[in-house]
Amino acid sequence: KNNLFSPILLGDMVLANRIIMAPLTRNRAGEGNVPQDMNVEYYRQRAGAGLIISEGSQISASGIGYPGTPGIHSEAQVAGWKRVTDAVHDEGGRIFIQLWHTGRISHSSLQPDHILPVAPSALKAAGQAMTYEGLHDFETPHALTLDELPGIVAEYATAAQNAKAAGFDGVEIHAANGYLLDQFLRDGTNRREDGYGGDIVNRMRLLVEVVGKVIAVWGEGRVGVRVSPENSFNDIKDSQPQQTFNAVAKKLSDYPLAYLHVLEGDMLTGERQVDYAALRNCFAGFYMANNGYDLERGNEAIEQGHADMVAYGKLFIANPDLPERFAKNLPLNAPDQATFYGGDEKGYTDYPKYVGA
Ligand SMILES: C=C(C(=O)O)c1ccccc1
Repeated sequence: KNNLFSPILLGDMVLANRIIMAPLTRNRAGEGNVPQDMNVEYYRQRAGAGLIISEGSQISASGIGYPGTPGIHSEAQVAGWKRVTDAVHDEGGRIFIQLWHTGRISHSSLQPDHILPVAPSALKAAGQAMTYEGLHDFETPHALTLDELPGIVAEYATAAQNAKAAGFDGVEIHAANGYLLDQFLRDGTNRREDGYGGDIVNRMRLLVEVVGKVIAVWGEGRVGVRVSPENSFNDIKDSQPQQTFNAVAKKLSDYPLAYLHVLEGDMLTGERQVDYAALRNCFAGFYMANNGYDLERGNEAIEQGHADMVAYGKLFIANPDLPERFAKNLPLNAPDQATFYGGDEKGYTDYPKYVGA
């Protein structure tokens, strides 16, 4: 029987364990949204993960949604990330980058030439955008025209190439948590009447095109996809999450993906109406479970065959040596919510590794 500590063969890559570092926005990139020294240190410290999935990294200047998030579209950003991947590889670790376009979850003040954020439809998100000057109400986004969609797909393909140049072991396509690709997938945000809206076959078209182009760059076993069927973060919902995401999982089974990464339940309300065992059975490849797992539940999920890997977010923020602590059932540092987003080394690289009792 496998458990969290069993190696797993991802394509042609062996992961030493199934304890995955989840993608975590920390808003601590340097000038030019370029990874800086403390980012290198932060990822080096956590190289004991079976796989690190980096924080969301915007695929283009217009894919940005928050201050201080790193990009993967400029030469300087590629060079900055190369220092991160070298550090993780020096420690024997493996790291994917999460390719991110925030769509309407952005603000013109963050955008090149102060253009409007883009989305499948001109529907404004409730709530407020985080900008350099503070919070602003979201704006009604520009509904992408049909002839603008190939450009979006090309941005993912170029970012995938850049990720290779930066030394990553693979990429995760961010199709979760109310960002651009999720805005197309879910019917609360996609009111298009062309081939990219209406039924789920149309609503998943953009994601499927992106998956095809990114796999064309990376090959099999190196591309993951992250979804969040019922997470309401960023003012998003679908009227039939089970049907919608079962269909997505079935379609993605046609592609040689490294894994399907699923944020289970609603991060904000704690709701969990979707049957994730049913969803998991719709996907032919490896299933990575996330959201609220601890050591025991993670081990159970793998031993019982619900998941092949488990991704941990907050626990990896506070415990750089999480796999070590899990293996020896050691006490865990508590994450400090106040220092999750923005700031400096405090609450970032200063969490201690376990020192023997
Ligand atoms: C990239 C994020 C996600 O996927 O939810 C994110 C962004 C900002 C704050 C928290 C999370």
